Amino acid sequence: VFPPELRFATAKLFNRLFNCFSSYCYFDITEIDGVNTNELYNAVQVYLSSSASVAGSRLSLTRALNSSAFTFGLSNNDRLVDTFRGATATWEHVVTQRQAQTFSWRPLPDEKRGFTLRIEKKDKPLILQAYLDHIMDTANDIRRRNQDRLLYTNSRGGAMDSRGHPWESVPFKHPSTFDTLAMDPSKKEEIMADLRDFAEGNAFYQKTGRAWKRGYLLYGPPGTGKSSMIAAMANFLGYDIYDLELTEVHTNSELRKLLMKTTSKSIIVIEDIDCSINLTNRSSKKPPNEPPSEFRAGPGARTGPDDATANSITLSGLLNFTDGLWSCCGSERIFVFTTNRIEKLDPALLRSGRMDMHIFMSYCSFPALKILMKNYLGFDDGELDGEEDGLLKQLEEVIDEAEITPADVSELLIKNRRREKREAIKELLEVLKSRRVEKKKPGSRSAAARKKRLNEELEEEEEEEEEEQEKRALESPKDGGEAMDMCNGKEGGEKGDEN
Ligand SMILES: Nc1ncnc2c1ncn2[C@@H]1O[C@H](COP(=O)(O)OP(=O)(O)OP(=O)(O)O)[C@@H](O)[C@H]1O
Repeated sequence: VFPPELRFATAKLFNRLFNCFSSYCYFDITEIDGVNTNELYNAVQVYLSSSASVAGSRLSLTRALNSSAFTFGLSNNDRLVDTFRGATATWEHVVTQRQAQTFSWRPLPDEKRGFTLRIEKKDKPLILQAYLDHIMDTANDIRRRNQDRLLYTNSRGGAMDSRGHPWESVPFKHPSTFDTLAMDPSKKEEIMADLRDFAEGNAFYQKTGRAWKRGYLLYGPPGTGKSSMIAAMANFLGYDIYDLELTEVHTNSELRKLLMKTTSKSIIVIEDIDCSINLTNRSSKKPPNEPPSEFRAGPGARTGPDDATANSITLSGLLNFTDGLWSCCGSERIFVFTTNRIEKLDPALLRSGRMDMHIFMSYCSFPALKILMKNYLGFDDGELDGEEDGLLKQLEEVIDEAEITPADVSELLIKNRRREKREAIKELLEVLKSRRVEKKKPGSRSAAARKKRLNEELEEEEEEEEEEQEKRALESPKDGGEAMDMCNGKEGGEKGDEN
């Protein structure tokens, strides 16, 4: 019988009275705020899933897109008590039917969902802001942990997808971890500690005024586990990977745009950096107008002769990418470069701040071999210790001189994994012994001599390539000019005229 206005006024009055005498304050966090989805609602839902346990009598269960984990949440109209800095927070999940006549530009769910947070009035100024920040951070963390890692790669020729994104992604499911990685345990520990320090170093980087990023250079012969190490790093930290194919990037500004479109908590990888951009012939004969080495443009060894003029990323562009102001858009990013030939890289690229940690991925050592034996044949620690025929001892004696990569050892062990364990090990030992004999043969070169010869061959190749480039530049003055433009800031035509 009450008219609606009176009903409303009574309810307001009652509320006021209740608020005056209650020692609690209440906050409603609705799922939809106007017409937008309320981010805080989603965050609270995820956050509470970490407090709700399977032991609860009734929980909602969800699995998000691209996630292999299930999350628990509060069911309709259920309550949960949480504590933060000694204060108690009570959460209630409130679900009511939405009135049919509600008008909206987009279809709204039939149910109106929201959380009500109840905290004591005295705690409000002390904890509310910090508590909400804590909820957002924890939710982001949980989401990242539950979500599958993504592996991004830059689209061919810098093409954008329908959302204007230059990266394409696929779920990243590489099983490599630091447990399965074959390398000296002490070295592994050192790298893991460094990564841990980095990931937890927000306050440190803030305090010291450093950009929150870190560079790792992985170098060593092919097949020693550089890619496996990157996968292990991503799995360890729970970061996504951006695999940057430099030969698909044509200008420094394209490189910068790619960087801007990467997210925080990610690893940006440039594999075989020595093959992707020409950082080699800095000291060898330069054409008269050649700019300083840091500003040289050049084609990658992987690019064909026709790409030479198209690819004009400069070393300075790359240095800016890892170290300049642009590298700090976003935070918590790791740069990993890999190379088989560290001596080919410009020292400017290797200095601390750009590549903070240089990790040598060596041929298979004895501790690494033991890890591979455990991975592939299921050997337990100490299983072969004290054997009569001293298999382990013999392996230890030959492994270093055999100079075999973990990839080759893995292949041998995979081939023999169905055989009896000891038989598989004996065959491995035979292979290692024969490799050692091969290396020691009078005609066979020592490792140092082989390396020297390899370097000579490479230098010869580079000189030939350089001559070829010069010839092409002379034949096509415009192209030659373009390559220089990046540093001189001149129009291609101008430079061409100079030539
Ligand atoms: N240190 C290692 N620990 C475990 N497995 C390894 C290791 N090194 C190589 N392997 C095995 O060998 C295969 C090839 O290794 P990976 O691709 O990681 O080597 P790489 O050093 O990146 O080689 P490249 O320089 O040719 O790219 C991997 O699939 C992995 O199974």
